[in-house]
Amino acid sequence: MAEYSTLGSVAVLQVNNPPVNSFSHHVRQALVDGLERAQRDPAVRSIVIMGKGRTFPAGADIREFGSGAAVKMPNLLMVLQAVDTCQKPVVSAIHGTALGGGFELALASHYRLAVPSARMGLPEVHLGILPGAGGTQRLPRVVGVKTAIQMITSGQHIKAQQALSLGIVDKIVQGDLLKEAVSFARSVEGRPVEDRRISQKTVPEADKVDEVVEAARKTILRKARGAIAPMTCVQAIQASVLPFEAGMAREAELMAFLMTSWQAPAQQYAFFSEREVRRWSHPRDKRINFKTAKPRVVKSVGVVGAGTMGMGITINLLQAGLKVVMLEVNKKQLDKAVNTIKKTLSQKSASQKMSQLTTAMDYSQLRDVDIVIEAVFENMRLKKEVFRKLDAVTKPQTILASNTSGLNIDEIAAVTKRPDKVVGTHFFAPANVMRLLENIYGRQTSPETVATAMQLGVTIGKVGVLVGNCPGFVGNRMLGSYTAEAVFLLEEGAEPQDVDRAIEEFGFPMGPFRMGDLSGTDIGWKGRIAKGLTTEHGPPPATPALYRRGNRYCPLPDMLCMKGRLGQKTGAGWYRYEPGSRTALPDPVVLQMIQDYRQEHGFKKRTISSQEIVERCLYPLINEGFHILDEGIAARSLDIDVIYLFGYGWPRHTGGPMYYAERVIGLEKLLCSLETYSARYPDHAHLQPSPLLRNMVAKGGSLAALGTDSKL
Ligand SMILES: CCCCCC/C=C/CC(=O)SCCNC(=O)CCNC(=O)[C@H](O)C(C)(C)COP(=O)(O)OP(=O)(O)OC[C@H]1O[C@@H](n2cnc3c(N)ncnc32)[C@H](O)[C@@H]1OP(=O)(O)O
Repeated sequence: MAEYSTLGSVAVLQVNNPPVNSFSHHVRQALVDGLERAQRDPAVRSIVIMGKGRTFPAGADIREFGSGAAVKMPNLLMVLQAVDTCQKPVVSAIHGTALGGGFELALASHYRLAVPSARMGLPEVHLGILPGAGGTQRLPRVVGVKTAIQMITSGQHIKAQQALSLGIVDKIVQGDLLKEAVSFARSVEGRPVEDRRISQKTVPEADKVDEVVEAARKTILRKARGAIAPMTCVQAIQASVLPFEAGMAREAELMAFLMTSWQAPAQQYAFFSEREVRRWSHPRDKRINFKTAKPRVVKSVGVVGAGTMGMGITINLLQAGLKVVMLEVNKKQLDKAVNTIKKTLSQKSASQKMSQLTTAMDYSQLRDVDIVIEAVFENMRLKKEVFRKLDAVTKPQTILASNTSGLNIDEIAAVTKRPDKVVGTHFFAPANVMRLLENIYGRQTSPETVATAMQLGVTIGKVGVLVGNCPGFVGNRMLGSYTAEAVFLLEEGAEPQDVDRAIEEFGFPMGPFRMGDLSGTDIGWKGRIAKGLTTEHGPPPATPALYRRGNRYCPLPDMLCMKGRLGQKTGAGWYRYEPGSRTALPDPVVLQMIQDYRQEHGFKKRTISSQEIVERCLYPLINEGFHILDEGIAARSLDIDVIYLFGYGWPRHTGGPMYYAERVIGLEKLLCSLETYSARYPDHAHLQPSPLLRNMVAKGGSLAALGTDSKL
């Protein structure tokens, strides 16, 4: 609701709808009622609108979308119309985050004040829609079309100071916001409001709008990668040169188009799933859940290994204000890491943050930390050696976490006398940038240890997802079938750039081969060598070229590595790179290697459509997701979706692999395609439909219903 009060001649409307004061129907109604009351009362000469508690309204109530409540009268447009046309000056007083409809409300007001810490923006594009309460029409009238396009298509929040510089807010106020806002409102009483109405202004440099739009189009389309909202936002902004009412009509038309698109619900699902993963639980062990398991307090963290991962993790921990002891046995590597960390931390806080960092070359210096994150090479023998040492030197309560991307947590835990305190914390590179943290419980991991790892994720600003222990966990296990099928496509006729193009057109920032070159083609190679599938010099003796342990195997990636083509770091991988450049250029050497291979093994080159490439790569990945759910490795399909959205660049506008499977492809069609492909390729094991998928198609039922504790 919105609480109505008066302070002398000023009516104050305080939106009170925790947690973020969103515009649920009862809030909209209360605002319209409050405005009418203030208009009617002759003693009221000005009006202040603000938010109670933590924030100014953060926009429409997203939970209402798709239900009748979202359009129940008065809708948000009517509220804003009442504000805009009010005869008495309306002042929006902003603290916290004025977002979406909240920011649009401020723009419809006659004056805007903000506290220095306030932030504002129009993030609707992330929900697959546009600022449909006049945001695409009012903002360009203030900041111009170019800046409006930048703000609306990025959805970024700006700080109060920047809003002041852009002319969005009239004043930044220090001290008590209510008091300041009331005093400001009094100071403008009696002044005409007509020339304060943004709706009545014209867009600056209106004659250049088409030019600006044209210049922005290419970048936006490239960044959007199949998302329809960004360019639709631009179309609405382009209409801001029209008279206000005509622009509003165009905005409404485009908003209706987006609201009914398949992408808007997918992006709203992604928004809620990102938050839902905080309500984690073990699918079988009832003691392990977010409600009852209590985390240990973590003030200091040990990081073992100062390579790329250890360094990134250290930066992340320092940025969150934790004390870190970074251990590295190689002095040169340790010094290099410290320098890089210093450079990466922002200038402003570097020295304070660096004072929280201690370096160590001796394990005994880790004795007092609350948790250790081991980040050494992905090698079981080495990890076991490290864990033995950690178990010996650290205090008994210390939690021992392994930053492994797929090794067996139980096997690591077994070398310690505290398997209940061993947990997996899989960070993604660059660890100080990537938001995902895949936390893995082992057979004996205690509720307290799981809760501590999950809480640490929150402390360091990660999106933490809890999963069970299996080779590759959730993310990399699913990726395995994707990359396997990508190389099988090369055998049949596709070239690396064909596969990458199709996957990038689907919406991934990078296809599998460009990705392989970026992370290093030798990562997978070393893994296959460790598993005995190949050796540095080719297949083990007496091994069939195209099979390993009864499964189809494509040796092309091994052949690439044997040529020393380890990716960008060696200037050549699936592609070639000019010195100093990261642009992937198709390489005749690789194409010839593939061609020779096809000839040698009797593969007949054929043209493969983009659609087949996408299906052959993504359907097995999704199929593995069904296996993972069936085995209880992921508790809910949304956990898998969040892992893919935040760790693997899965396009957000499709909701994530499992959402996409169910709501976009349809489970029946997915099953049918997998059956067709597996009949064509009977020895590609990952194309065999999972029993869970078959079962769901046969019996009906939804993925959301499989989960535990889900609110969605
Ligand atoms: C015909 C008429 C047409 C009119 C069209 C009107 C169109 C309007 C467009 C909009 O306004 S769309 C909404 C735009 N606003 C946003 O996208 C803001 C989304 N929220 C955030 O970015 C963040 O939540 C925050 C506000 C910055 C706060 O972040 P913080 O990290 O502090 O908290 P969270 O954990 O994210 O959120 C707490 C809690 O609140 C729920 N929530 C947040 N925003 C909304 C919302 N707009 N509607 C409903 N619920 C919201 C969030 O899900 C969390 O819930 P939980 O249960 O605790 O997980």
